Amino acid sequence: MTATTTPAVELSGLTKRFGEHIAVDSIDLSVPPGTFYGILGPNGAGKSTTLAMIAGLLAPDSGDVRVAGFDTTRQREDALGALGIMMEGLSLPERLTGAELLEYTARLRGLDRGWRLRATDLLEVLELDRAPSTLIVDYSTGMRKKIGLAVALLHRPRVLVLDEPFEAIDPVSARAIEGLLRQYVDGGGTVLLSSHVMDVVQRICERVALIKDGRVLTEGTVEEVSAGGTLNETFLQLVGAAPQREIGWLA
Ligand SMILES: Nc1ncnc2c1ncn2[C@@H]1O[C@H](COP(=O)(O)OP(=O)(O)OP(=O)(O)O)[C@@H](O)[C@H]1O
Repeated sequence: MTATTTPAVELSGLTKRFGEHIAVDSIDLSVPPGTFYGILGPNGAGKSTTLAMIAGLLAPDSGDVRVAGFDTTRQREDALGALGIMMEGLSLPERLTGAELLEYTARLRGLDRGWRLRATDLLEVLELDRAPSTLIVDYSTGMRKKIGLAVALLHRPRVLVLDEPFEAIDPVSARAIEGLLRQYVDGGGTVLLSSHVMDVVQRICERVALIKDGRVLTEGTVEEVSAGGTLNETFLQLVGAAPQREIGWLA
């Protein structure tokens, strides 16, 4: 991958309303190329809505999204070609095996022959080759995340957008995913992920943005944002810890 200074993802004034509710409220954000970038925020903060707009799955009400310099509305094909996505709730063809899904993806995207080697590598590194005849319908949560990641990476995108890649998976699967993403970023790729798993974000991300009510509360390197403490502490401070009340009948 060639080095570039064009932001991997650039958001300006990005806004999305659902009825009266503003889910994403004029977000400006620039994700430098070749970084591991985390979007953090409490439930309902607007993380998935923001990522869905970056991924071209949801149209913004106003504002712009650029991926690898391409405007996702005006240069949609180029932008989508530069992107690999793994989103919560996106359905997978359940009656295929992992290898069949990668072949299906390659044909759909019209990839040249090199995809076969990449598919074999991805299935092996993610340990999905151990269940070659298992259909996706029978995959565990961790396996579903892993095949989703393999699909996202197969065409060698410059930017990966991942919604909650570490949610609800065991530490072994998490490590396999983390290792693969690390190699991808070391090779010049950019990962933009959302997560609630603070220790993972603290360990792997270089920069983070903390969002709440559709706005960016703070943004910077993990060191800047955690300011000598942990990201978890910053999160609780800025988002506000839920009030605790004694419940007598639990005693
Ligand atoms: N399709 C929709 N229709 C109506 N409201 C929506 C829709 N999608 C999201 N919202 C609302 O927009 C807000 C932001 O939702 P979003 O899913 O982006 O948050 P999130 O930060 O990803 O939350 P979580 O961590 O729980 O996944 C929430 O109040 C949510 O209820």
